Amino acid sequence: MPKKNVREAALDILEAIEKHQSYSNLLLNKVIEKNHITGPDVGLLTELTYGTLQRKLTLDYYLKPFLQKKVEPWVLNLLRLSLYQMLYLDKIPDRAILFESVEIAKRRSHRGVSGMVNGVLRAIQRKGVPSLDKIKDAVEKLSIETSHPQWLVQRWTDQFGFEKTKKMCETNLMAPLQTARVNLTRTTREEVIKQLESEGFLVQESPILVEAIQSLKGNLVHSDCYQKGLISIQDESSMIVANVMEIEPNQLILDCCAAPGGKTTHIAEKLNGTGKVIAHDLHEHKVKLIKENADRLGLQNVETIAMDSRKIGEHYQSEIFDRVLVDAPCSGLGVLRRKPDIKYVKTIHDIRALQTIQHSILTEAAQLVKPGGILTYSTCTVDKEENEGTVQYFLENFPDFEAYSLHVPATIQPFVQNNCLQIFPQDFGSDGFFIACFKKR
Ligand SMILES: C[S@@+](CC[C@H](N)C(=O)[O-])C[C@H]1O[C@@H](n2cnc3c(N)ncnc32)[C@H](O)[C@@H]1O
Repeated sequence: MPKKNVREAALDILEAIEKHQSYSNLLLNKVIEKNHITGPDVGLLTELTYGTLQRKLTLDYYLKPFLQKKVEPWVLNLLRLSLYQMLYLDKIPDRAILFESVEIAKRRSHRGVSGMVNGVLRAIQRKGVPSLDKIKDAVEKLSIETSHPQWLVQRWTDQFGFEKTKKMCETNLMAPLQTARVNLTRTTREEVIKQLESEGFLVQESPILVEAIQSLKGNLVHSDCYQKGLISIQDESSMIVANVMEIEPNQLILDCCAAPGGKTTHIAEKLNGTGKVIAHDLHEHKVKLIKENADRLGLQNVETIAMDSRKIGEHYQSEIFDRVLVDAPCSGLGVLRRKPDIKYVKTIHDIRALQTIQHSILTEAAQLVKPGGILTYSTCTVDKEENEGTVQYFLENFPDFEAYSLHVPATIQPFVQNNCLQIFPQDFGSDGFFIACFKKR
């Protein structure tokens, strides 16, 4: 296979995402490897793919008046990709964008298509894109402006109010900072920062958590510190989970939905070589990732088992775990900056189906918690039904549990309400996330 240039590779990824072949983050890594894309081109490919995907609905609104008839999906993606560069990237001159786009169209099809691509882009250059001010309905306008489906903007507006929704939608368009967790069983944060800086990375302490660092320059996966197991790539919101579980030495802990092991390994680090964390996930290939991460970090107190946690009660004696974590499968609406494709595919039906799974896993997990033990429920979504709704279901159906106060760092405390922590992406720049704890009486 000949190597593809960055724009053509971006087009391939956009097409594959539309055909639901895989998630954007996984596809991007595959294409980078397959086409041996390196250096600044990795950044450009990421920007083109994520940018075009993030702004899809806005770009379609802008393109609509210039398209006389329906075009093939790859042509539409090529036009979106070109328009994204024209509108949002100021370093690439329009003539270069037009030339490249027409060349791609020629390589992929006949003259008619390349002529049409050329014509549409030149017409946009001449006339400019249509104004969004024509849209009078505030929810519809926000939907187009920030490229979130209207049903979702309406749902968030009903649940959290328009202003919060607007901030969330706007934040979702910004690239997130990469953050990492320091493996405190092996080093200190100061030491890791020194080492990373000597490797040429630019990093700083997280203002939220003592074990977290933020990368301002460079992908930390490529650092020696990562290879040596001194850090794990993890979002700061996700790191709050192990912090609220009140982990103490020698505890036996169950992680019901654990792959790829971000929280399992954090829990194991907090156990500091004592006790044990047993990590479950559905399939063998996912469970393998947990093991690989634990091995890289040098953690011996992790056991992994592939199993459906909706049947986990059959596998253990009741009431044997000090702590149980259900980091549930969810709609993922808190991580749209990292996985923009989610916003176009998730539906209200998915939310309902996920809620049923969340209830089933919690029901099984509840039996396994020791009296006095803590059950933690978390999701990376922003949705009241999946979050507070599931908490309410649990408390109503399991009277042997009570809501348990979350002990979080002072900076996060103002975001705890009714013993639940809902973080919005705009709060700290970290992922949208939800956490609640229940204590068995
Ligand atoms: C939010 S992710 C977990 C992330 C993980 N806790 C971490 O911090 O790296 C949810 C996980 O639940 C798993 N899952 C979905 N349904 C499940 C089930 N019925 N039993 C066990 N795991 C399940 C998915 O495979 C997915 O890996």
